[in-house]
Amino acid sequence: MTRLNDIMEKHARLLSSKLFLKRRQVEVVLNRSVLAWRDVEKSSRRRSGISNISQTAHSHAALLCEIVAVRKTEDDDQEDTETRRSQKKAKQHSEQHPYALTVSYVRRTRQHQWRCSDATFHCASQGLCEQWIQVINEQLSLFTNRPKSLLVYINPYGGKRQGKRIYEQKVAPLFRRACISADVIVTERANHARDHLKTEANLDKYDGVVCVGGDGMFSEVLHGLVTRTQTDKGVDQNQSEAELVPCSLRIGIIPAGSTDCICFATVGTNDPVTSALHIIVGDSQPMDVCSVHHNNIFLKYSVSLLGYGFYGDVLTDSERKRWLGPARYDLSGIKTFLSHNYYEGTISFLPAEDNMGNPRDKLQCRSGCGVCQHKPSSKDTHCEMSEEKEKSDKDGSRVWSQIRGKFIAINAASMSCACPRSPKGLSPSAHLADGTTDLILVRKCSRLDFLRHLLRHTNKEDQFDHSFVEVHRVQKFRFQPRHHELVSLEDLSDPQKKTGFRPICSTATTCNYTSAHSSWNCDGEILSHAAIQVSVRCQLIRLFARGIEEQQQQQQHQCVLEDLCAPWAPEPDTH
Ligand SMILES: Nc1ncnc2c1ncn2[C@@H]1O[C@H](COP(=O)(O)OP(=O)(O)OP(=O)(O)O)[C@@H](O)[C@H]1O
Repeated sequence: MTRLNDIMEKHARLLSSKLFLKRRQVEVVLNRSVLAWRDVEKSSRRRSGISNISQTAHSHAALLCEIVAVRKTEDDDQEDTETRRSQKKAKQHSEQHPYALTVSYVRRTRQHQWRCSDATFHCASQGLCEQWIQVINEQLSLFTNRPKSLLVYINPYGGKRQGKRIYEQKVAPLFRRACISADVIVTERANHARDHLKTEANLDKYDGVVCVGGDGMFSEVLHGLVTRTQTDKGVDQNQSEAELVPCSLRIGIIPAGSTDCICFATVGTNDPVTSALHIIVGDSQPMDVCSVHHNNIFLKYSVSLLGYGFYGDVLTDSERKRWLGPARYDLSGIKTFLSHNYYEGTISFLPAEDNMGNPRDKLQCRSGCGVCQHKPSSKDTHCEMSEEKEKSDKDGSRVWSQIRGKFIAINAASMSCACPRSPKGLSPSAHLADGTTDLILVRKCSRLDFLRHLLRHTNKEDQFDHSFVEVHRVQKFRFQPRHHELVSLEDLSDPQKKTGFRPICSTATTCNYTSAHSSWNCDGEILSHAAIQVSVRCQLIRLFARGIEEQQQQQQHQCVLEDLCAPWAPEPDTH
């Protein structure tokens, strides 16, 4: 009964009028979930039934939650693309229907991209026009998840140095249209945004923080915001077992870097307009964050990839070639592959609960993901429970496992790490917000085998289906390199200063000189220690995103269709 009431309530017409759109008369209907309009002429011919398509040439619908704004249309706002003859007609028409309102709404285009479309409705009565604007605005004001005030950091040097232009030309006009106020800070140095967030920013003023840049810029905002939240709540980040407090502000990413993986993984495309629209409609995507410690020293947070061995070496080498631009990653990748180094060490991990799926179950994390929505039980959420307790836990799935060996790569993927180059990513079934990370161990193998493994990231074959690869879904892990660490980060980056460790190579003749240690690549930054402890902090942050929409057209059409049926249906009999 309640559900029926809910449906009736949702579908009850709030307003319905005959208005004009591009000089054609349209019937416009608003209910609590959809604004729909269709040509009066065509619809009267097919009164017998509803077309089974949500957006035919003559009927359109916009979900209310995806309406960006509604405004009174000013004269100079009106489209002026017509010929002289039709301009004359248009003039006559606008004299008869001088009042107009413009509704801006989200329209889906290809490949998860969103655009902002306008529909301008004309009418003869000022009162009617104002009534439409008022009622739509009243409905929009019910969406309390929409941000009103944002703090924006722009990295002017990220990617192709287009951050400022992208923000000013593509994003700011949309924010203005949606009446979002934004305080903009163009960063003057690396870590400017992080430091400002940590100490200075008056966060009470804002509903969210936006970064315009690449993954490095996102990492700055992540560190600034998480650290600030812990400081405000008196949590010591150095305590690896401390329970971290989730951040209340959401983070928006306007992609403007050379690597925008976090944006791609959470929105499905790297497009500034799409990201701006996700911010405007107030989307919310929870996200896990891994905290990385060396003993009881906090090192970094990671949301995407922690990679030791291959990916650590690629990053270390590419940092020396920054002058090459994005091409450095390819060059360093080839060089590291040819070096074919491997590293010895011990990895210990605490497996995830059985009900958290597994990295090879082919379940992909998509918008509204069931695995991530599964509210972790108290057992799951206590990612911070003491080590002793975990060890003594009788439940088999909660016992720490240990693997000692020689590894070409040790990767922890907290998300699929899909990007345009590797559409399925390092771990295609990793989830954004399930409180786990996928630990991928690539043991010493031949160069050819490793190449076969790497190539599988770009095709449909299972990259885990090799005897030398194993993958575990874990809540925590630790890594201890075989030799004690004797070198600092500075030493590692300077080959002259390297310690007397001999390289460990499969074939001594083809190995480059290397230390017994690799470095950890932590979301694109090098960590200063090889021995680390990692804990996944379930849903510590939220982004202005909704995850990748699956078969987006279908999903949206289905959704719109359900609601479309209601506006055109006759008003329910009140008796
Ligand atoms: N004003 C600035 N001057 C110099 N560096 C900055 C500035 N603002 C931010 N940074 C730093 O620039 C680095 C790279 O930025 P970002 O991620 O936006 O671009 P990117 O081109 O994707 O990066 P990368 O070069 O790592 O691929 C970040 O680590 C950030 O700390």
